[in-house]
Amino acid sequence: MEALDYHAEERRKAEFNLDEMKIVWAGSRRNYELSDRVARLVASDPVFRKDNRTMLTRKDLFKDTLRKAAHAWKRIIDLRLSEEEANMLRSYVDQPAFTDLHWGMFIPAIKGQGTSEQHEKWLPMAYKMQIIGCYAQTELGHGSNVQGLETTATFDPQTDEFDLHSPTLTSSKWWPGGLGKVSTHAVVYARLITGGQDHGVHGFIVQLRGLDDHLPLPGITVGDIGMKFGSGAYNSMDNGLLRFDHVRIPRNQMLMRVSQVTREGKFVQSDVPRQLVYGTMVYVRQTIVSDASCALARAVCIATRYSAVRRQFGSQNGGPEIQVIDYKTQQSRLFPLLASAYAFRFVGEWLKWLYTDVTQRLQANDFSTLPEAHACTAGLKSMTTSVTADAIEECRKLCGGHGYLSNSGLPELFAVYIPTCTYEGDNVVLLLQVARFLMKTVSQLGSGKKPVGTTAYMGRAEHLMQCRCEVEMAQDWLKPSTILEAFEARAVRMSIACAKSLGKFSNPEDGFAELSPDLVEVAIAHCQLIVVSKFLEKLQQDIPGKGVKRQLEILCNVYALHLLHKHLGDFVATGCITPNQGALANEQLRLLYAQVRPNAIALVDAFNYTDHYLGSILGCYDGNVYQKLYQEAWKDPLNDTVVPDGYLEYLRPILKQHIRTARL
Ligand SMILES: CC/C=C\C/C=C\C/C=C\CCCC(=O)SCCNC(=O)CCNC(=O)[C@H](O)C(C)(C)COP(=O)(O)OP(=O)(O)OC[C@H]1O[C@@H](n2cnc3c(N)ncnc32)[C@H](O)[C@@H]1OP(=O)(O)O
Ligand SMILES: Cc1cc2nc3c(=O)[nH]c(=O)nc-3n(C[C@H](O)[C@H](O)[C@H](O)COP(=O)(O)OP(=O)(O)OC[C@H]3O[C@@H](n4cnc5c(N)ncnc54)[C@H](O)[C@@H]3O)c2cc1C
Repeated sequence: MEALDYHAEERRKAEFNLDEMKIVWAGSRRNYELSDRVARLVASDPVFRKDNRTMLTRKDLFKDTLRKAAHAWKRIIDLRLSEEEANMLRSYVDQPAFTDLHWGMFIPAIKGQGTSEQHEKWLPMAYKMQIIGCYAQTELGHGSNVQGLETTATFDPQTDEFDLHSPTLTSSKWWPGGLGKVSTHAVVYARLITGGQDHGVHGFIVQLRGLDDHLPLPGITVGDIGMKFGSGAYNSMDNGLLRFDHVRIPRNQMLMRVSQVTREGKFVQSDVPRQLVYGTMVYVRQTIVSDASCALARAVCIATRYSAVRRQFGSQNGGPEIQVIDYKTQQSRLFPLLASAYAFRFVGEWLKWLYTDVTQRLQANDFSTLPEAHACTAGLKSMTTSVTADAIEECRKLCGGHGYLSNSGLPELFAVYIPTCTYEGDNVVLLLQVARFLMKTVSQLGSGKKPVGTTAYMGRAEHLMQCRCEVEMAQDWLKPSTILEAFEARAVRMSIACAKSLGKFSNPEDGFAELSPDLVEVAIAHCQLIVVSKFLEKLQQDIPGKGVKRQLEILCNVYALHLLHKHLGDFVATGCITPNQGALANEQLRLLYAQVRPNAIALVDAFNYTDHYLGSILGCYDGNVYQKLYQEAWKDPLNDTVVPDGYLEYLRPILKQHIRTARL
């Protein structure tokens, strides 16, 4: 019997080759095949079931996480999965766990900041998971201000050891994932003190728990920090607290690629920039951008599929009502998010390239592109996570009442996703880093130093400051050069206006603080330009498959023009475009939505998400939403009994009070 597919008609409408689009989304045919295979492997394994997750108590959820992590590790070993496949498997298991920090931060921190001897000693044990590590940087009193950390690592030349100590309550490590209950080791960030001199924050490998009994080592106090936002969600993670009471570690456990402490206690700063101590954060911020496209695509897939099934109003002569996806308001809220998912995917690909490039340069002691890599990872991490967090909530609203049900998948996705706006750098703090970079670039414009990379457009400031947009008709907005110039002109004009305002302050730091809300907007304008330009660059590539490139062009235009419409004030106020040209952009946008409409379901099918990974009744592939919702309702524990627990104690006395009243 043929499987029921409520989206069959929608799928027939698609105007492009879906299989080729799946490959574009995955990045290559190889990636597609690997990811498809691993996703199915996870989906078909009962241990990775997650539909009951939000019902579990914290303890049961945590134990379930340990079980899944152990099973995942067994599968990785048994099937001899590569590192790439193992990462995919963990991400499809879709349950935050200590392993994210072990593989995602502990190992990269040792790789990036350790010496080759330290690599040889620690990495083999970490790769075999004979030790499990976390990244212990943030403290109760300081997260954003890394230089404000208080934990100390004081060198003792008598014993050739560091003494790790938490001198105050606020110096307690607070938040590190995997620390609370699991990690045997941590990369701990502490102030290095030698001969009474403070050399700032450095990384140290510290053992926390016994490898035989898992008990905290002497001098170490460690535990979980407590429940977090939402049910299920990030509560599978043991974010922890940690205090040191004069804990001793050998000197060779300081990560010594950036600076060294000699046997005599001499501090040696190598010619590597001190910012490399922050290198792990740059790496993770880059991965967070790719992850943003996955989370956004997931929410959009659910909302799009459901919007095609859901009907409200407009029945004619007893015929079917209108699919809510056909309402123009629904399209204007949903399709820019669909376009953003693709846009973030491509900028994530590019950022991965940039990161690989900077890493290779660093290995060859070329540090020239580090500021650019820092600005791009910080800015794009901030912009993509903020948009995605808001978009998940918008997708919930797009699904009406059913979006609020836990089994829509959206509440948990939201709860698990929103901390990305805070961790790995608060989004506002990171945008201010981008703004600093931009202001520095503007200040050097007259010096003959040519801006390169993502700020190359600033080298054309003279032209961009006075150019006039030539759009006369709505369709003129489809020209890539017109779109690009409008975004470049807006970004450069906002940057230069801010730089001029900063120049009016006698103390630049006072000016920076006073103008910080404007500087954040400048940084956002610059980041949006990067995303638009990388999408346009993607379209320059040879993209095979009937209609695939055409769909991507439509999505690119939707992405750019919806931003232009949303930030029209910036574009008009800086004189890049006239209000009439803004109205023409909006007119074009409406036409583009009509072109997305027949392809919407296929465009989300291209993400190739399994029903297991989506974890949503509203977003399931076959669209059989109502029957599944109805069946699922009966599985709720409240429906285990017809009369609820508590009836006799609490309900019946109220319901029977009229009898007592009548007797009085
Ligand atoms: C594959 C698996 C992936 C992921 C792992 C799994 C799961 C993820 C889940 C949770 C993980 C969460 C982990 C964490 O949250 S770890 C903690 C993260 N903490 C932060 O991000 C703190 C944010 N704060 C900072 O980064 C810094 O304090 C700062 C805001 C950047 C300010 O630093 P400071 O030293 O005071 O610097 P400035 O004086 O402002 O700048 C000096 C100079 O340095 C440049 N700079 C700053 N940062 C960097 C960097 N990272 N790289 C390169 N250069 C940097 C800065 O631009 C400035 O340059 P100048 O040229 O102007 O001097
Ligand atoms: C789920 C989760 C997991 C985490 N995992 C880890 C981990 O594994 N390891 C680890 O070390 N840490 C971890 N963290 C900590 C995380 O990195 C920090 O919470 C984050 O860097 C933000 O720092 P903060 O908490 O000090 O925020 P704060 O800096 O206190 O932010 C509070 C407010 O102040 C504003 N603000 C702060 N500074 C400025 C400024 N200069 N200008 C303008 N506004 C400012 C911010 O925008 C924000 O609105 C995790 C956090 C969470 C939520």
